[in-house]
Amino acid sequence: MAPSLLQRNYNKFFLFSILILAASLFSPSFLSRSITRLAQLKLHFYPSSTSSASVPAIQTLRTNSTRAFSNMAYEKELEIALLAVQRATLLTKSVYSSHSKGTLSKSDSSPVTIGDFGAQALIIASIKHAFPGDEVVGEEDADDLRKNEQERQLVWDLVQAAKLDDSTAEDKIGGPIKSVDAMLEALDSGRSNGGDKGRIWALDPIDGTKGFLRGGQYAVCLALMVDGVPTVGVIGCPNLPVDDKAPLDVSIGADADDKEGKGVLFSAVKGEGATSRPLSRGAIQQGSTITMKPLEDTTQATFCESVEAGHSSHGDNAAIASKLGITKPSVRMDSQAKYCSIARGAGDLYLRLPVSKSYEEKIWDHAAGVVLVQEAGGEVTDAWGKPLNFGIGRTLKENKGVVAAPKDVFPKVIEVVKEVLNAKA
Ligand SMILES: Nc1ncnc2c1ncn2[C@@H]1O[C@H](COP(=O)(O)O)[C@@H](O)[C@H]1OP(=O)(O)O
Ligand SMILES: [Mg+2]
Repeated sequence: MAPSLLQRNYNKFFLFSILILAASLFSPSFLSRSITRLAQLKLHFYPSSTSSASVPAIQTLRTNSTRAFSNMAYEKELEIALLAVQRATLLTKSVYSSHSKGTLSKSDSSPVTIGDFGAQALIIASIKHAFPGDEVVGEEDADDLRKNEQERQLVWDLVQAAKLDDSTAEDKIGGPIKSVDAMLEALDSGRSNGGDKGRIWALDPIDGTKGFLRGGQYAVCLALMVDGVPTVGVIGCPNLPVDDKAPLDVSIGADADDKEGKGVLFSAVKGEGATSRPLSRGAIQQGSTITMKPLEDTTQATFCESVEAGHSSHGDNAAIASKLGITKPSVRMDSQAKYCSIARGAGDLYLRLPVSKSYEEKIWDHAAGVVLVQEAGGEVTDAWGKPLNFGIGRTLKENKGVVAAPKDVFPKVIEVVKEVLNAKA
């Protein structure tokens, strides 16, 4: 009689375990990496072994895509990342509404600074609760807060107040942070140097600080990299319209105002597609699959770029657009909301041509956006068409600039980008 699916999976699981034990005799570090992999493999083989406590979450996360959610890889990582980002965006929204926005600076105790610290502490605490062995590359650390008592108190008040309405969801990310020391410890746990081995999260607690301060677009961005490859990405955009079909016009980057009724939570898992859902204050809402817009004719494209001319060369971006025959004005907005907007087909291209020869893009500014665009049917490389290398530290030091476009037109776009760069050389 043919072996059942369960028996075959048991055999694979058993054989894999023996091979790992044999290899570990030669390399002990191989053992710890393999145990993590084995646990993932077991979950994958035995989706029904998921604990009953997580069943309601699976139901709330089920998307309208055709893929069965119970077979999805990185299911728990996605759920934790969604909840963590959602809770942190509640904090950023509360800073936004309760503190005067003041100057466009990132000085001590400015709203964006305390928002950054609070969101990072909350997200790292969530990750460490669910995956204590994982590393995090975060933009901030606790050095300033340890020295500045007033600032520390401001952040602590925010962190305590930011709670999901749904207690089951809140419990999954560890509930409230227990003490000021635990908050500082969480903040300091974002000091990983990155690399191409194992599981490392890349976190930008408030991406687009200028957008946050001027009431434009900003985003809370979190990605899990596995062996240096962005694999799970979640981005909370409190100022984007919920409707994926809402037209993207040039006003999107300015005076968006952080009103209730707006806000989107984007997510993607490598090989599993990309999704958007409204940001909420409680459990994760049902998502819808998002895809990039088919674009046969690049002359019809809408392209996105940074608001800040110091972050991306507006001149080079315009030259590329003109060579592609694009006539629509660029849509400028801060943060990884640009990746989100093209991933859901509201825009088409994201051009980020380097301004400075020495600037190294940070991995937390791109990891989540890259997996989102890839899973929505796009391609992302640097401005020379080189794959982005997330596995060599905290920055993309081997790359210059970023270009993202739907797969079909990507070769044409990158050819034009290179023409513009070569003409300057
Ligand atoms: N010279 C630069 N070139 C490209 N990106 C930059 C540069 N300086 C800062 N950034 C980063 O650009 C990101 C925002 O991009 P955008 O303007 O497209 O929203 C920020 O995270 C910011 O990092 P930082 O937070 O360290 O200043
Ligand atoms: Mg950033």
